[in-house]
Amino acid sequence: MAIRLGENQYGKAEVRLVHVSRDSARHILRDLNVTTQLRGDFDAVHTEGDNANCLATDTQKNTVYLLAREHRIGAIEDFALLLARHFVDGFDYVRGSRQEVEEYGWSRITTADGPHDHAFVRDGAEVRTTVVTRDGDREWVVSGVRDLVLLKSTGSEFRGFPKTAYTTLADTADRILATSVTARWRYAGTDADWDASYAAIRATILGTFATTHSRALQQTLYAIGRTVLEARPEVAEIRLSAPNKHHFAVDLTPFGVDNPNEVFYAADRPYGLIEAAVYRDDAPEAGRAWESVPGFV
Ligand SMILES: O=c1[nH]c(=O)c2[nH]c(=O)[nH]c2[nH]1
Repeated sequence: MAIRLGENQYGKAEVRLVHVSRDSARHILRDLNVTTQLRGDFDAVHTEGDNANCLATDTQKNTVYLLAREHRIGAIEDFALLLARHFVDGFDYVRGSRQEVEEYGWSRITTADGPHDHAFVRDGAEVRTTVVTRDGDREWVVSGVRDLVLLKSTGSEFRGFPKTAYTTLADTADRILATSVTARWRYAGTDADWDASYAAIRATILGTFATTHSRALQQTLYAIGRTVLEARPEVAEIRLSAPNKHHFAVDLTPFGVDNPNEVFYAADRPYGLIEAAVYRDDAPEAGRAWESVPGFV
């Protein structure tokens, strides 16, 4: 019987890093959560307990803080690429690397005197994400957003679906559409203007959600994917996952009161879960870009 070690990777998960740029009195804050992973010549660590090539996860954690100190932290994509290149180019037993970075947004507090230099308020629940994968000389960048909570109070219907023996849901021509978008998009290259691209894609997601008259969340999701690909040539493909956060109009007729779509019960569970990938025909192949990126079709 032959038993062998399969795919493996290791690193430090969720290194919390807050960086304050103090180049002027107007501080710039970046709040990150970094997960480093190394792939390479690590068989002996697993099979023999030989740690000669085992770059300690503690060292990887320190690397995150030292590269943050030595280099200006710009876009999370640049920081993830910096980390991947540091590990793969710096140690011959490291052949590949996966760097995942999440960014929590902070906005300057505005006082009566205007935007404050060094006081901030956390943005909404949404989190900006990136996963940089390096394999030998090849690199891929998959960025995204998660927990982007959206709601429209009209402009959404759901009707014409099969009415089976088990169907109770009625057709509706006017409902609340609410979701929490998680999107990941793969860039065609590794040198986009990351911050500008993120801002534009986020704005496109919001704009398309708002202006698409929705006949189903599936239709809205595809419209979001299509408009992002149409507007952003640097994006090769986008994958979307969106819970349908149901809002049910409360039946007030037992009280002799009507409810013209004003009073809703916001259900927690269960929720519909709608997922779709949207591709560009001429996109470069995905390679290992989506490896270890869970939760999508
Ligand atoms: O937008 C929707 N898509 C569905 O597939 C679905 N199914 C359901 O019960 N409600 C909805 N809404």
